[in-house]
Order: sequence, then structure tokens, then C-alpha cells
Amino acid sequence: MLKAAIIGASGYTGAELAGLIHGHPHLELAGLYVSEGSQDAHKPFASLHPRWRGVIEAPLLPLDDEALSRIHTEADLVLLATAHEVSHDLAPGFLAKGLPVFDLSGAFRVPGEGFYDKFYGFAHQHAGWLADAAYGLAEWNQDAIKAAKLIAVPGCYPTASLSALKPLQTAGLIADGNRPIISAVSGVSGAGRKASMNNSFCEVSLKPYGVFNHRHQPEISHHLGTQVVFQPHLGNFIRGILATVYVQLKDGVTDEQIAAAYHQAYDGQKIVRLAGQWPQINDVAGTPFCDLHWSRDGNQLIVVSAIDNLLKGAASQAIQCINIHQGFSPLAGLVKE
Ligand SMILES: NC(=O)C1=CN([C@@H]2O[C@H](COP(=O)(O)OP(=O)(O)OC[C@H]3O[C@@H](n4cnc5c(N)ncnc54)[C@H](OP(=O)(O)O)[C@@H]3O)[C@@H](O)[C@H]2O)C=CC1
Ligand SMILES: CC(=O)N[C@@H](CCC(=O)OP(=O)(O)O)C(=O)O
Repeated sequence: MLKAAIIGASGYTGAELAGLIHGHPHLELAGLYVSEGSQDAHKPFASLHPRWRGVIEAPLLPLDDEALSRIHTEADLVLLATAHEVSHDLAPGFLAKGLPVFDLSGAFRVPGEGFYDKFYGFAHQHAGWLADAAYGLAEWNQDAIKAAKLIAVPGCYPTASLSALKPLQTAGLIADGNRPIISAVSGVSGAGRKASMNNSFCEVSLKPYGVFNHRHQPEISHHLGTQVVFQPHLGNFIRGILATVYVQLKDGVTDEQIAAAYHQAYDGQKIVRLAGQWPQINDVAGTPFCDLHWSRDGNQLIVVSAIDNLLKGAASQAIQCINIHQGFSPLAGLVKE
């Protein structure tokens, strides 16, 4: 059994990680951590996430110096379910001790001069790790994930969007100069557990945000290899993302070529399901799956992608990355084979 420490374990993605690691055949929990000054330090994890009452008994521990040296000596790998700046500051210390790091934040996802200043509001201090990090889009980047010490698990919208678009891009079916349009709706858990007016129960409706300035637009464009238009919306449900993607196809692309692109990408990859019907959030919420379906009218293609933002969009994709990195079965701890 490999020992996995989770930093940020009281948050939404951290709690999902705790549950997945608890149930994983080759992993065990090596500490659930919150910030040194956290108001939740020393509380039982299950008092914040009662669905784990009687199952995960561990307390939330403050990430102080003693905790850091305990992780350095006792853990085999570290999961960061922390804000971007926190991951940016913590990851190099664990990596220097030889611990592989699986980071759920955006801190190591997109190399490029000035990117973090512009889209994240801080200057990146670890260009070497940023360049060496593997982008953890599990179905697409297995060799890099296997070889890397630092795995940058993709954002939730990028996971839904890239899963839909990469087969078309790889097969060369997208019309030259076309910028695919992604219109996506996320549940409120995408914003994390911390309370704010924007995600309070009475305020949430269905509305667009981040118009032409969301940080996932450059993340998707960079990892697709072509520019996209990306428009996120906040919906009044707890978890899940539904992304509707509009693509102009090259002249002459056939139905068979489209189907072949998706089957070539995902046949044998059990987490991405070619659904055969329009995906809906209820079918993927609480699961590690990404459901895809498409239809075309002439050169216009519409692809719909649905995931759980906390799972395929974060925690279960991190487990996919660990499975790849460690040579475990790809579905270990996720789907009973
Ligand atoms: N929510 C989602 O759908 C997705 C989130 N992500 C990314 O994953 C990361 C975590 O997101 P999410 O779970 O939603 O966030 P939450 O806000 O729900 O949780 C953040 C966690 O980090 C802890 N924390 C804060 N500061 C520190 C610190 N200095 N040291 C150690 N722990 C700290 C918090 O506890 P405390 O403050 O008490 O210390 C809490 O446990 C973020 O980078 C987010 O962008 C990625 C994909 C999807
Ligand atoms: C609904 C909501 O607020 N969603 C978040 C995306 C969460 C996510 O994917 O995470 P990263 O921050 O790790 O990229 C947002 O739009 O900022």
C-alpha cells in the first residue's frame, strides 16, 4: 500500500480524494491536512463531511513544520487540493524531498511567459517545475504522467471541453481557422467550500460569468493546440458540468470520420463513455465518468460533454493519474472491473 497525504482535505475536492483513497486497493491515507491556522484543525474529518462518519476516523491536522517533516518521512505521495497560490508555494518543497505531487490547482498547468500574472494574479516563481509538470488529462497524456514527478491535474471545464474536442483536433477534422465555441454550465461546488455571496443559496440562479476573461480559455486553447471561445455559466445545482461545444468541420468530413475519431480516442478507455444519447448531469454526478455525444448538420457539429466537476474534473482524475504513474490498473479505486 502506498501512503497518500492530502493537503486541503476539508475542502470539496479534498474530501472526494479522501473517500477515493480510503476505498483504493493500493493506497492508504497518510494524513488529512488543512492550513496551519485553520479553524477546522484537529476536528474529525467526518464532522465536516458526515457521509464518512464511522468510515474515515482521521482528524484534520494543521500543516505546521512538524506535519511537513512527518509527510516528508512517512508519505509516498502528496495530493494538493489547495488554492493555486498555496499549491504553487507547497509543491516544490515536497518535490525536493522526492515525493511525487498531484496538484489539483491551476498552479502548474500552463507554461508561458506572463500567463500566471495575467490570469492568476501572481508571478510564478518555479519555472523549472512548471516546464517539467505533466498535464494530467488521463486519457491523453499517459506517457508524460508516468514519467513526471509533478502532475498538474486539469481544471474541471478544461477536462469536459478537451475530452470533447481532442479527438476532432487529433483527427484533423476541425475547419482551418475555426475557433470552437464551448458553452458550459457548472454546479456551485466548482467554486469550492468557502462561503461567498456569489455562491450563497439565495443568490445562485443560472448566469454567465468570466466573459472573455476566464482562466480556463487559455488552458483549453493551450492543451488543444488551437484557440477556442469559452463561456462558463453558474447553475443552481451542486455538482456536475455540462459543456456544449460547437465546431465547424472541414468540407467533406463524413459521419464515419467523426465516429472513428471518437472511437479511436476512447475505445478501451472506460472512463470516457460514448454515450449514444445526449449526456445529462444526473448520469455522471457522483461518478468518475465523462459522457460524450455528438450530432452534425452539414459542417456544423455539436458535441455535448458531461462530467462531475469534483470527480473527473478533479479528484477521480487525480486518482487516474496516480494509477498511471504507479502502474496500477487504470480503473483501480474508481470502477469495479
Ligand atoms: N471545486 C472544483 O470543482 C474544482 C477545484 N479545483 C481546484 O482544486 C483546488 C481545491 O479546490 P476546492 O476543493 O474546491 O477548494 P476548497 O475551498 O473547498 O478547499 C480548499 C482546502 O484547502 C485548505 N487550505 C487553505 N489554505 C491552505 C494552506 N495554506 N495550507 C493547507 N491547506 C490549506 C482549506 O482548509 P482551511 O482553509 O481550513 O485551511 C480547504 O481544506 C483549487 O485549486 C481549485 O481551483 C480543480 C477542479 C475542480
Ligand atoms: C463554478 C466555479 O466557480 N468554477 C470554478 C472552476 C473550478 C475549477 O476547475 O478549477 P480550477 O480553479 O482548478 O481551474 C471557476 O470558474 O473558477
